Amino acid sequence: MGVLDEGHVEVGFEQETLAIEEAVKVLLQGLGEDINGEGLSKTPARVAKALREGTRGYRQKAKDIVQGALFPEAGLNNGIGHAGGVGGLVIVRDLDLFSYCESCLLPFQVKCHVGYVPSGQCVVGLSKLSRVADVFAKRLQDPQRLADDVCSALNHGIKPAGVAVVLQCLHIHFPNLELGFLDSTHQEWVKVSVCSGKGLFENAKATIWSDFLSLLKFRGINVEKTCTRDSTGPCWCPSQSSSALIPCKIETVHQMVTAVTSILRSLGEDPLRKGLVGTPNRYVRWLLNFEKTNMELKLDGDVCGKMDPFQPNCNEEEMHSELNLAFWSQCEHHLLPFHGVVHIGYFCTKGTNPIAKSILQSIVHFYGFKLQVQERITRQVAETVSSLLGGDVIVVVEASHSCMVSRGIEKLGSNTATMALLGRFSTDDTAKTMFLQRIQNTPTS
Ligand SMILES: Nc1nc2c(ncn2[C@@H]2O[C@H](COP(=O)(O)OP(=O)(O)OP(=O)(O)O)[C@@H](O)[C@H]2O)c(=O)[nH]1
Ligand SMILES: [Zn+2]
Repeated sequence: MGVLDEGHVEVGFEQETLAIEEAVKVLLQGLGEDINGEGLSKTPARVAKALREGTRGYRQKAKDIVQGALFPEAGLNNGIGHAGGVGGLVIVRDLDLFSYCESCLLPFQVKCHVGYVPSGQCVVGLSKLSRVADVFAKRLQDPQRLADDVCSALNHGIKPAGVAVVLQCLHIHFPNLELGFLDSTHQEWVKVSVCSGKGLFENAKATIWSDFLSLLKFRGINVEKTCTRDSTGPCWCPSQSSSALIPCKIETVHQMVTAVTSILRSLGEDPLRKGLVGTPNRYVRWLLNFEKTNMELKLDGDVCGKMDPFQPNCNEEEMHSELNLAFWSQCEHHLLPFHGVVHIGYFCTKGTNPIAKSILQSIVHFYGFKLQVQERITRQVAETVSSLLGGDVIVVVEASHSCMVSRGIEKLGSNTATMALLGRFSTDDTAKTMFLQRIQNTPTS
């Protein structure tokens, strides 16, 4: 599908959406979930709606957007460098977009900066630069191809003396599950910057690129000029590097991979195109991290034996805490990740000693890697720690929800905190305040 061969033929929107819902049911069953269960009955419909919204760009045509918004504007004279007509650089910076990674089907964030040099004595409506960028962001994308698509479409639509696009992309970091633990020092995002240029910007060494990058610097945006990524180079998506085997019944995996392939087709994509080969497998591998495991919380070995032997026995007045324990989870409403940190505080009864950090991380890990809601994780972690220590536990969870950032309300930077108070923490404000103060005074990892 070329950029100018824009938009897919809209074939039976409803029937395609229903097909996606059926495929999502197969995925939920593959995870061992009851699709008629309380929190999940509407999930297939929500996920289908979210995917259709997230790939609406296939049903839109960039040229329709630009055509109606080219305004005649005389330049100072016919030389390059005078605003209006044949004139100076116009750039729109810090456009927040969200796209879907074609490699793993997870949403990624985009800071988009678009610039062009008007020609033909006319300028384009500023908002249309963002609208055109959104048409191509709302597809299954790779950063470089997204930059090239937007650049080509604007070049074709506006017929400027030159057009340039710079994208700064952020992809969720994948936990290193192969090592069987969450590195709590993990960095939150995989970052990549790409650019694309046409006309005066075709040559990456053209001085007009320096003008563009200087205007970005005014906003604290520092981008390397030569940031065109070679499509044969390593893929930016972290799912490409995790080769962990999928620990699941092979026929279940096959059914799930087939279901994801049918979702790609229902979205109007070609599962056999280069960027999508392997995507169903990668997406199923990601999903199986959240398989419903009914096993009782398996704490490696006898917890008491794992209490932290290097710490003296507790005295009842001393509060212990483990802060910024990393967690990932998957929202059961949208099958989209939410991730962040868990803070745990507790008093241990006389004669016991504090729990080792690795045990607390295992507890967080166990409840995180499920289809969840944040309030439930918070409660489950608190109840489990309380069962080990006899009662006085406080848990605070802070997380960013992809379903609130990259779709629906699209509130970039929004973050949710939940708190569970057991025993003394639910009656003694001083203890609770002391713990919250400790979090406040501890920099996140
Ligand atoms: N309380 C809670 N809500 C969550 C969590 N994760 C997702 N949600 C919410 O689940 C709700 C699902 O609402 P619905 O109206 O059924 O689905 P929707 O139309 O996709 O909702 P919007 O996100 O508002 O577009 C949304 O309001 C989400 O924000 C969570 O961990 N805790
Ligand atoms: Zn990805």
